[in-house]
Amino acid sequence: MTIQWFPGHMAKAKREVEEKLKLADFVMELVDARAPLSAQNPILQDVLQQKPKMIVMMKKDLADDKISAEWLAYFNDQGISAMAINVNDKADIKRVVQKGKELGQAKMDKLKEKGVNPRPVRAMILGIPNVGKSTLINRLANKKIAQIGDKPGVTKKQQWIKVKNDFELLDTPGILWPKFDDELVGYRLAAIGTIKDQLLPLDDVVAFVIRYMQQHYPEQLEERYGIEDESADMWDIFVFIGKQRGALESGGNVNFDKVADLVIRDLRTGKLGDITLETPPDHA
Ligand SMILES: Nc1nc2c(ncn2[C@@H]2O[C@H](COP(=O)(O)OP(=O)(O)OP(=O)(O)O)[C@@H](O)[C@H]2O)c(=O)[nH]1
Repeated sequence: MTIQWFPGHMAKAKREVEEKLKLADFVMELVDARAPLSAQNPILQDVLQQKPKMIVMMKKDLADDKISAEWLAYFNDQGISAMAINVNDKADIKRVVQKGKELGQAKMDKLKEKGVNPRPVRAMILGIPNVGKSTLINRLANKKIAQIGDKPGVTKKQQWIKVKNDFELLDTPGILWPKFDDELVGYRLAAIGTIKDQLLPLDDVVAFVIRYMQQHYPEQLEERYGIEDESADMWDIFVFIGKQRGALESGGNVNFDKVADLVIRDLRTGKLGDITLETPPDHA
């Protein structure tokens, strides 16, 4: 099965990103720490190369610390500055500000050489749906930024949000539509809640998660659901979880949809433990 994304959406997103990018000195590309590579959009990477970039791996509190460290090394090895953050941790927000200022400094030095008066460094936040763009903007601005709805026919003036005296952010983040020809990428993005639940059958997504956990996180599968047999059949696992958690139909049969719902909720709220669904290509 090949999952096609909507080319119209992607072309529009690309144009918007290209336009906004002209205004910024550097880009903060947000990815989800639980699937960092799947959360990048390959068609936009060439556009992004025009500016200095930092990768911010969001939701590190839900991801596997050991694998997050491997991902950071993977990006750093390619000369890309990267950090993993929990948006609710103030120290992490400080690190983002610090790194942003460092990245913008080169640009400021150049302006200074040309005799231009220094101005704040300007950054643009980019990322796939639900990755945490608005939340990070609000944390960086240290206040709730009002959402200004787009009105057709009214040209919206770009607003800059002050982060610190010498650092500003574009108020509207760029949305990167993920692209996935690879069905595994689709399953990962569906599992972490990036793409709409209607797009892929939820029981298939959950089967993917359980299979991945059987291989990488068998202890957590046992701890949450009491599944001890690492090679148990998927059907049996659904039935086992359904009976154990009371996900039943009126006749007493297991309701597979309910099982899928509860497993996905457990994953997204961290009840299955800290889980990363993708390892770097050079992972041992
Ligand atoms: N646990 C955890 N949750 C986070 C983190 N960052 C963001 N979230 C949550 O992720 C969800 C989505 O965050 P948003 O800021 O709305 O994401 P967005 O990228 O602006 O989403 P779109 O508007 O759909 O593009 C919210 O429930 C946030 O609370 C994080 O570091 N850790």
